Amino acid sequence: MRTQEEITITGSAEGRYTEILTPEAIDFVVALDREFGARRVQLLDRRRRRRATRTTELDFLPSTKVIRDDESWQVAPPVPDLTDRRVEITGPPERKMTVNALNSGAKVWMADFEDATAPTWDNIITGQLNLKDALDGKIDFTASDGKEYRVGETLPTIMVRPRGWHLPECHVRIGGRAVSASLFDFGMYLFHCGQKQLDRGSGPYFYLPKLESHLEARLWNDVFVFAQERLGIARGTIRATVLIETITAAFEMEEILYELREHSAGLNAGRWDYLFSMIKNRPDVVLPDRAQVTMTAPFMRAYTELLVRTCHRRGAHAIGGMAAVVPSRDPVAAKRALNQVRQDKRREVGDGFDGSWVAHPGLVETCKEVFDQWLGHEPNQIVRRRDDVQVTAEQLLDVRFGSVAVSEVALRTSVSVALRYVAAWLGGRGAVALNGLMEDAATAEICRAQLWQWIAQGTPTDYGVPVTAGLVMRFLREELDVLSETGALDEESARLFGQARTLLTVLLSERTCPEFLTLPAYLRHMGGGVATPATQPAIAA
Ligand SMILES: CC(=O)SCCNC(=O)CCNC(=O)[C@H](O)C(C)(C)COP(=O)(O)OP(=O)(O)OC[C@H]1O[C@@H](n2cnc3c(N)ncnc32)[C@H](O)[C@@H]1OP(=O)(O)O
Ligand SMILES: O=CC(=O)O
Ligand SMILES: [Mg+2]
Repeated sequence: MRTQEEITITGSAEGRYTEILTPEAIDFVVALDREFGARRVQLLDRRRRRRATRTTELDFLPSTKVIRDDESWQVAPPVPDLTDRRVEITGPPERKMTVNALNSGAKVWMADFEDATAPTWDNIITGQLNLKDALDGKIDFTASDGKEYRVGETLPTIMVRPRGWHLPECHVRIGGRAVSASLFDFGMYLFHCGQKQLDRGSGPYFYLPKLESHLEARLWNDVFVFAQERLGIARGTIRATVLIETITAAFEMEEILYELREHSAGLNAGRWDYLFSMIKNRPDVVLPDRAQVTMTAPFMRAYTELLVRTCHRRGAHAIGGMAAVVPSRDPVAAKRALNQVRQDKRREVGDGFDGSWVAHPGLVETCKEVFDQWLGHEPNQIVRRRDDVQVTAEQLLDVRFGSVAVSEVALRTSVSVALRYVAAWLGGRGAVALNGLMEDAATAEICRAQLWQWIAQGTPTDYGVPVTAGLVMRFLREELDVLSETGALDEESARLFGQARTLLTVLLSERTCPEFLTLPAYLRHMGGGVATPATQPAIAA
């Protein structure tokens, strides 16, 4: 028998926050966590056990062959406002960006509590408030510089990306144990906005990040069934697109669609986390710096081709990934960025993708043009089966790049991006533009995982010496010195950069590549000072 555990909210619950943190909404999140928290913990344990097996031995699962071989099943037909998804804009649900995303001309806006959001309590709760305000028609505002933000007539369909299964939300506790951040973000949005979305002829739609297996998709499906029943929403109303952004999930795309088939809205190629997953799970190989590992690398092509083939075979959308350049104010650099995005989107639409992502309103038109040219008046190209594509386990895993030597520029860039991004994240910004590129949790994870890998392997530099922890720490110190000496850091940023450096130093010194930087960073700096491992038993007896 379960004892009545105390529910505590350790974050601010005042002012407008009370509109989100209502007793009913909290009850709903708590009910979700009580029902599914233990399974989440078991699946996180399973991830760790699986990581101990050599990635090179990964293969398509024998136990689910029957699902892959069965030609007869399809996912639910797309709902009307998720039929044409040729351009989707992503970004954190910060107030100004919410208005700008809603006015961007994209077909879909993915409001992101994940890679693009630093999960401070304020960001999470104001994000929920902004979504609610947007649906209530109350999001308009005037900025402190007098600029007015007003939402136009035609709005994109809204999808929400909750945080991944690995993260806790430490500000809401059941008997002292933090609830799952995924269930918190999902539950709060569904509770406050699900019916509002239905009333405007849309629905509660989600993006699901960082899944590592079809069992995690099954957990989400069970969460959807439970949540719909509890809120009196018809089964199958919720729709969700799963990001394929881990190497293990790439082997289970069919199974993931199958598990979610009554709620599925296809798959997305989460290319940046996918690359990160490859680096951290392949200590046996060394990749060159991320600028050289493009989408045309054979293993990246194998994964995206398989994703399109799998989706179209099952009647589902295949959505492309993020070209991480952001438009510059310098016209030459801006043109170069647009050309790069155009080229990337052309490859995707040619391969069969039904739509793609952009990170900035200035890129919507370019992506739209490319898809318009190809799709014309068709809303998508799901009918285009890619039976010509045959991808083997060896192709998915073949990350060999020949002999790799890292340049000093590449090393210093990785150090600089990792340091600056982590400092921004600790300061509450989950996405920033650095050197003309969009940097978020996924792209920054690549930098720090590559640094770890180069150190672990003693990878040669192109000037003769191997990469060592000492060399990377020196570059970290020098980067920080340049920032301090040029007066770029005020007292607060000096503090954040100091914390970022400490965190990176710890992560880069681990014997095995740490799973995520966001988890220890959150537990140390954002979780209200109480470390709650994600593995803590979910249900107190
Ligand atoms: C790997 C992945 O997971 S990708 C998906 C997750 N990542 C993201 O979603 C990143 C989204 N993008 C961003 O956050 C931003 O574009 C950044 C941080 C990279 C750059 O933002 P800025 O430095 O503000 O860019 P810039 O100054 O060019 O912005 C111009 C205007 O566009 C707005 N804008 C920029 N990006 C976005 C966006 N994604 N959504 C809405 N508005 C945006 C800015 O708010 C700004 O508005 P204003 O003119 O009213 O002040
Ligand atoms: O979430 C998207 C990615 O590329 O990572
Ligand atoms: Mg990602």
